[in-house]
Amino acid sequence: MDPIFRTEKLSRLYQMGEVTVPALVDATFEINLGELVVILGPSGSGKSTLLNLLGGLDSATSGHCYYRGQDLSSFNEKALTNYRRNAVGFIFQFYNLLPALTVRENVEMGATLVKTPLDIDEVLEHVGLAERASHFPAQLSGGEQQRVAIARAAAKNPDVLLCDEPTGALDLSIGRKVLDFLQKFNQEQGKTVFIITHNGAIAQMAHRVLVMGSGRIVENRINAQPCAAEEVTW
Ligand SMILES: Nc1ncnc2c1ncn2[C@@H]1O[C@H](COP(=O)(O)OP(=O)(O)OP(=O)(O)O)[C@@H](O)[C@H]1O
Repeated sequence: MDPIFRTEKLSRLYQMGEVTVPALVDATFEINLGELVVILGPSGSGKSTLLNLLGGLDSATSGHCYYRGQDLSSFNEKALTNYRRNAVGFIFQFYNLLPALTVRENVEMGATLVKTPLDIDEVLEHVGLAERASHFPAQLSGGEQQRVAIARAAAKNPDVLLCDEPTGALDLSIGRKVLDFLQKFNQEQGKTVFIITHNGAIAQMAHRVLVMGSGRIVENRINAQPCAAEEVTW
């Protein structure tokens, strides 16, 4: 299988006055097309920094990140905007929904940016929000808002979905529904999905698990038999 991402000593240092914070140090790995990757690690270990670099939201201070063989650090602003718009979808910890737009309009926001979006009604159906399409974010629970954010990212039909703590605030049953949607998006549409989590149990459903510690990848393991999202327990 071809790697969709290949990194070489990818590093991101933050200069805070006199102090240098090594948020990501020498990360070297390959991710194959269609993998579901879970990124584990304690708070401050560099997980979001890595996701932001993969998504072209931030740039490395040294090293390389190749997407389908192209070095993201060689992209100009226009190419990066194009990459962020078409190739990747983000799901952030805080849902970033627009409060004045309905559920449907929030999801449409993602889809209107691209040439080959998924059908909005089908996506809303998939995340169990078809009945709530005309409601506003403030009328929804945290879990429902999270599913709107997921629908918005998925509706763009990106090759890569980058999810930062998608189940963080959710209870087991809603969390599993979210994971099930992400697993289906991965398996049925062949998309590459990254999930950052503090919850080690979620690693059971991954093809690959990256474990981070102090800005480094301390473990990169393949899971021979990923389980179904509905079997994940916490
Ligand atoms: N913009 C920034 N300026 C300075 N330091 C930063 C910045 N962003 C992140 N860091 C630092 O880089 C390190 C890694 O942060 P990062 O957010 O990637 O960790 P994380 O593993 O995602 O943490 P969490 O699980 O708490 O979200 C931390 O020490 C953090 O304080």
